[in-house]
Amino acid sequence: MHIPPHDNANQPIVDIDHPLVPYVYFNIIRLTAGQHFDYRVAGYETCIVPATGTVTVETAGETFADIGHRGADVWDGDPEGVYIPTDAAARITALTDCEVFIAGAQYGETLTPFAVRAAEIDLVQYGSDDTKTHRKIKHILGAAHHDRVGRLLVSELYTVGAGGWSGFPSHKHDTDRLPDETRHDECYNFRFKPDYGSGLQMLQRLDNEPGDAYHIMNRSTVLIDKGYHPCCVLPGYEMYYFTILGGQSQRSLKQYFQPTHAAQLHTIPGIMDMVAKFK
Ligand SMILES: O=C(O)C[C@@H](O)[C@H](O)C(=O)CO
Repeated sequence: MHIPPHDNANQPIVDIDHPLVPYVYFNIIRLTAGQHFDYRVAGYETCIVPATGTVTVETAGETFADIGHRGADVWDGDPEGVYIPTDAAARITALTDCEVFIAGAQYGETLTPFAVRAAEIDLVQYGSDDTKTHRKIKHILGAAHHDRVGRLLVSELYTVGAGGWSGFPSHKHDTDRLPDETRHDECYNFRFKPDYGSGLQMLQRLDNEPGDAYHIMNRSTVLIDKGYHPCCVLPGYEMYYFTILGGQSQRSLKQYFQPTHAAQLHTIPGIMDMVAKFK
């Protein structure tokens, strides 16, 4: 499903119990310096990540000051975030004008909040220019946080250089059937550089059957409920997407690579490092 760019007025873009992707939650908050935003999501753990600007976050009796140090856009430095436990009330106070992602996953237990600072971001870079698969993932809540988080995985993905593909070789994660695959609902929010760039998101629900393709633009949201989901950017532009994964029954992600294309895994340098960082 494609949700075109729009002004969401600080209201959830993907609210709780979404009929297509019930395991994820997504909001984008825009604040000017000095403003604050209060929220509480029943039944979902969340993570606050400034796309731009700096905020202070208060939750569960703790204060996490000066989160986020990016200026103009998501290409300006590394992300930071704060984990908000299930059912906890949170207050975001803008220290500068800012745009803030709130990523969530359905989870029944209430854990302990913590901050992830830029120095703790888990970076993985893989692929190559000649296979048009050169990319970089910055894990904010990745495998390194399995002990502190219930079901939520939060990352930022960049195509490296202009043009190219991501999510390839195509894979899916829509059915709990270990050891081959887990069910993780997924939500993306895209950015392009320059911002009038755009791309395509494929969603092939059944092997060997034509699927859907969405024209994604700056600030498009895509929900991945089922199927293989590679995406690409126009030549001459860079692509970024904020990614949220919510597991149905475990946090660790097991991707199932589409048999038709799986042989190409061997052509993509370092891709198994990317796979390992979700496990
Ligand atoms: O393949 C990539 O470059 C990233 C993807 O794995 C993406 O994060 C995803 O779809 C996870 O299932």
